[in-house]
Amino acid sequence: MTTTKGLEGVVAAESSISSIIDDQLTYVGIPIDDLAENVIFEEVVYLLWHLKLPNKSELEELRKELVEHMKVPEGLINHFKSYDLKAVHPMAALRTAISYMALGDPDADQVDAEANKKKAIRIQGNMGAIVTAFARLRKGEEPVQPKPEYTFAENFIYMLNGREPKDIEIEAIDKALVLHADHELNASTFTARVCVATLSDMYSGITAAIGALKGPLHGGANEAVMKMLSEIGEVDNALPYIKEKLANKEKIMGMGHRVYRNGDPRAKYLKEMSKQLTGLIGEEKWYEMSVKIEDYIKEEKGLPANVDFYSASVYHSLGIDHDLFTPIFAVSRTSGWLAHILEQYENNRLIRPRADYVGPKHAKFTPLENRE
Ligand SMILES: CC(=O)SCCNC(=O)CCNC(=O)[C@H](O)C(C)(C)COP(=O)(O)OP(=O)(O)OC[C@H]1O[C@@H](n2cnc3c(N)ncnc32)[C@H](O)[C@@H]1OP(=O)(O)O
Ligand SMILES: O=C([O-])CC(=O)C(=O)O
Repeated sequence: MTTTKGLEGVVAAESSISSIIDDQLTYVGIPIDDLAENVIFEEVVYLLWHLKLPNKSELEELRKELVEHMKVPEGLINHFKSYDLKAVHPMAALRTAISYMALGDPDADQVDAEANKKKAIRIQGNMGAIVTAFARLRKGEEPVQPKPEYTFAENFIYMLNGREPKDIEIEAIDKALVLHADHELNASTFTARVCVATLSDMYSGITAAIGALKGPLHGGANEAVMKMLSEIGEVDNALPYIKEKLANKEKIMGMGHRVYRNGDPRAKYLKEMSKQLTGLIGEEKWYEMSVKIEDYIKEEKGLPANVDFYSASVYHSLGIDHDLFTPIFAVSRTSGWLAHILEQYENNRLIRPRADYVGPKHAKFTPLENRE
């Protein structure tokens, strides 16, 4: 047996959903550049779930179905209200909420294709509604109901802020949702697949995936990037701060990637948006210090900025609370998790690797009364 720490380079599944080949990301073979420039989030959701782009009527049907499920049951709202929400991280709330939603879904434990399709739409719609409802409830505001004519991105912004979304917000959020939707066997997607490969249900798979995304080495990095930028405060402080972190052997959040060595193809879109949006709010310093950090880490460590790096200053510029950055990632990535869960069910085998045991061998048993 060979041990590969962190499963680096190990191919653990066949998949037709997305791939990273020669530093190019594709969803169902379509380059991310074509998608980032031309489609809305619902088109990507359809693509990942059906392995083809929707025509106009298929897109409209999916859009409507998702809006119908952008709702949170009263019971969950009351459950949220029973906590001191200011002390709860929204990713913890989201993890609980998805598990809670299973309790009210009569199809929760059905794994046939028809039930799974219904659940996928329900879960994807719920995710947007839960994040926005939580964000409002903790400010003492009531959740906002979706508008039937809006797209998913428009409704997300509307339900978060309780006002009409601006064009620039729609463009930024829609693009961010498209860019974060899927990424081959990343840690949270793998978690979802491991979970449902036991033939557990879809809600369990998504709940497990939310837990994996929450960590700062994965989706939690976008919030950690903004924390770092806030600590740096001014552009001139950026390099002394980073040099000290590196001297202490600390990681720089938003930098480095397990698969991309030459650059994350999604980062350039977020970088461009960061430049534009920080300029619009007159806080160019977040963009400028990010560029300094990116250039320095590239030069010193050969590490590229990943998708989380510039998304931090993008979301900050849109006025979004910093602890909602990772939940937004989760809302988008749910589409990919669901696609992978469906694919896992289609051709399932239990995922169960081995461990290289390095503990003591032939250890002597000591009865309880003789133990120190
Ligand atoms: C959506 C996403 O999940 S994108 C990733 C989001 N995560 C982050 O941004 C957190 C910061 N980045 C990291 O921790 C890593 O680069 C990861 C987790 C993304 C990838 O990690 P791995 O491929 O396992 O690389 P690993 O952590 O083993 O690092 C390899 C070497 O590069 C260094 N390194 C990797 N990333 C960084 C970083 N961000 N800052 C400083 N050094 C780093 C490590 O210290 C290590 O150096 P060493 O060999 O001298 O000990
Ligand atoms: O693929 C990974 O390891 C992390 C990542 O970029 C993602 O999940 O989008």
